[in-house]
Amino acid sequence: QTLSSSFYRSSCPNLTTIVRAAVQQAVQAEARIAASFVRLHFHDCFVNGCDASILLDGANLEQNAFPNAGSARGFDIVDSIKSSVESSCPGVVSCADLLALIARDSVVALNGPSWTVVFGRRDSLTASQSAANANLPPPTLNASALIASFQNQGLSTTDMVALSGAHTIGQARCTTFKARLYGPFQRGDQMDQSFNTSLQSSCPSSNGDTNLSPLDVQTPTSFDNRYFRNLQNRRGLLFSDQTLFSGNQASTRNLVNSYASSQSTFFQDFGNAMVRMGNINVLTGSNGEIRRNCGRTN
Ligand code: HEM
Ligand SMILES: [Ca+2]
Ligand SMILES: [Ca+2]
Repeated sequence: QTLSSSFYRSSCPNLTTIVRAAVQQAVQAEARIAASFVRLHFHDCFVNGCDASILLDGANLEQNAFPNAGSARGFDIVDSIKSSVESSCPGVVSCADLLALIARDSVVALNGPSWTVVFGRRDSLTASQSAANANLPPPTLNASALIASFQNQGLSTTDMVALSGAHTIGQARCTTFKARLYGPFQRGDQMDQSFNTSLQSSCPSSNGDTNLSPLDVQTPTSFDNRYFRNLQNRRGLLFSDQTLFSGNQASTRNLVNSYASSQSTFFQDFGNAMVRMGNINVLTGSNGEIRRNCGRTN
């Protein structure tokens, strides 16, 4: 069964209006929440498909997997958007579909591209911490390892580089890039010296592991192509960002250059890649369930 943009047209005609307004309100209160929402959809889809597994509360589940613990955020607001949707159309809209729609509206709210979201995903009955640890790519991967990680999910190199452009918004903790600042490794010609110096002051060597830095040093609350221009200037924050330009793959470097010179190409490819990511291993038909509360199974 395939997903469809008209899936809720008669069963929940107000869905898109409710969600758009709620996302706009949340982003107005805190621009970063848009980034956090986009990342939730990614971290859902890469772990046993887009089935809202990341939303299930529980100490040993995905929320506490290494890449999510102390990092993934926005759960309370997703729950509250879900409850608004439930009051309008009870028992109809899945949490997995909601995440896909919230992600799109988040990008739009920070002036990024729009795309058509397709619906019909259903929600999982389980969540797997070990699968999250195994499948979510760490920021230490080089370009060829990133290509392999996305290929495992059926996504191309183009999808991978375009989707990495989500790092045009949002923040990262010191702990995710500190090794690049002080170690003899991964430094040298892969990081601009003045960028390195300024990161050392916000991310000291002996403390501050939870201090935040913008993933896009230029425009962290605007969804644009500045992220790719930063990479050309050796101002990528994570090793996994900078390796797309400076690493061992000409294919990723060529894509970075193309997106750096054309925001419209980036926007087009990003939207297409988000749709493909949103199709990973979806549950449809009578598989899974429509959760009433995104934090627990029915
Ligand atoms: C290519 C492999 C990727 C790696 C290695 C990676 C890694 C990371 C890391 C380490 C952080 C910082 C987390 C923290 O310190 O709390 C982060 C943040 C973020 N990631 Fe990625 N990421 C990747 C791909 C993606 C993709 C595909 C998307 C979405 C399409 C995405 C969206 C985001 C966003 C928006 C943030 C900021 C979240 C916030 O401010 O709350 N990332 N990523
Ligand atoms: Ca999932
Ligand atoms: Ca930006």
